[in-house]
Amino acid sequence: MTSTELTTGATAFIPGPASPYQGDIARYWDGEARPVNLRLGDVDGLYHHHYGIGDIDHAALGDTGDGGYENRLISELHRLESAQTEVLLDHLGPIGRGDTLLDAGCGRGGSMVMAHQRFGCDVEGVTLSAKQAEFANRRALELGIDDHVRARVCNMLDTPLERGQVAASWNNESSMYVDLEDLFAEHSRVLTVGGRYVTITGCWNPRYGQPSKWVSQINAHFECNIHSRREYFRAMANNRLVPQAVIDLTPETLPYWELRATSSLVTGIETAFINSYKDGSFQYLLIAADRV
Ligand SMILES: C[S@@+](CC[C@H](N)C(=O)[O-])C[C@H]1O[C@@H](n2cnc3c(N)ncnc32)[C@H](O)[C@@H]1O
Ligand SMILES: CC(C)=CCC/C(C)=C/COP(=O)(O)OP(=O)(O)O
Ligand SMILES: [Mg+2]
Repeated sequence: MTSTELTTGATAFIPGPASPYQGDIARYWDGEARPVNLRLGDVDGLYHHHYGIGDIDHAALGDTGDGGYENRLISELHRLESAQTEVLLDHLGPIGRGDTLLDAGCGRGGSMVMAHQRFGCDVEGVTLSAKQAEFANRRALELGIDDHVRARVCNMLDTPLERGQVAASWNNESSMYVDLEDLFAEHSRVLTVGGRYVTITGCWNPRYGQPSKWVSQINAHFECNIHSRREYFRAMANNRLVPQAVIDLTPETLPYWELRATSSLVTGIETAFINSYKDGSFQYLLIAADRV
């Protein structure tokens, strides 16, 4: 535990990171302000830290030659990122207005807002980054949904949620920062029996053999630890999570990356994603599992 002196003079105890690694990740996301994320979020106020899926709308994109092309390209990338969230939400099962959902590793909260807008339910998000939680809570306040959508700074492996409290939970590109046995034990604890867990993730392909140089490059770029596809199913099986749907989204995410590689907002990691998806060493996967 670390203590923080509040401006009121009261001393509040807030949990510190559970490990030095988590401290690194908190700092990473506190300092993140890449235009590829902020400019896309500015399109409609939904801020994502995940990638896109679906076909490019070439009619909407129009000609490269005219002055508005770059803005249309940004809108198109953003549309594909929001389409990714819609597919994740499609797999949560029937959710009522009275239900609570957990977004584990919620980032700036784009998926939480979309979940509330679709289901009318409460959404609890956790992130290691105080800056991200503040950002997500400010957006919820601006949208007038702060009584339903809340982000907290906490470790997704040890949340303050009660056993069986949530109808559904997810990791949207956030499971590569944690041990999967520990992660699924916590989801299994907070999910109601019969509830649904969904992840969209990048994983290395056991058929390739070991993580390729591209996968290693992605790990180094984001300070994360991409797991193998095999590890997901093993850890789920060990934690009462039974896969109900497995979708290989790799072919659907490639157009996003190929379009992004042509944009002025490139970050340098595009080649690693494109090459690893193409050589089969890396896969973009959705897994939906029942908590039994
Ligand atoms: C790539 S971002 C994804 C954000 C969000 N899911 C989205 O789709 O926009 C990864 C997120 O995982 C969070 N994260 C990583 N390790 C975590 C942990 N142990 N506990 C809580 N959040 C964690 C980071 O703080 C960050 O918000
Ligand atoms: C699929 C894998 C392996 C994802 C790793 C986690 C990650 C960093 C996701 C995107 O975040 P971002 O939106 O902040 O990244 P970028 O700045 O590249 O858009
Ligand atoms: Mg991004």
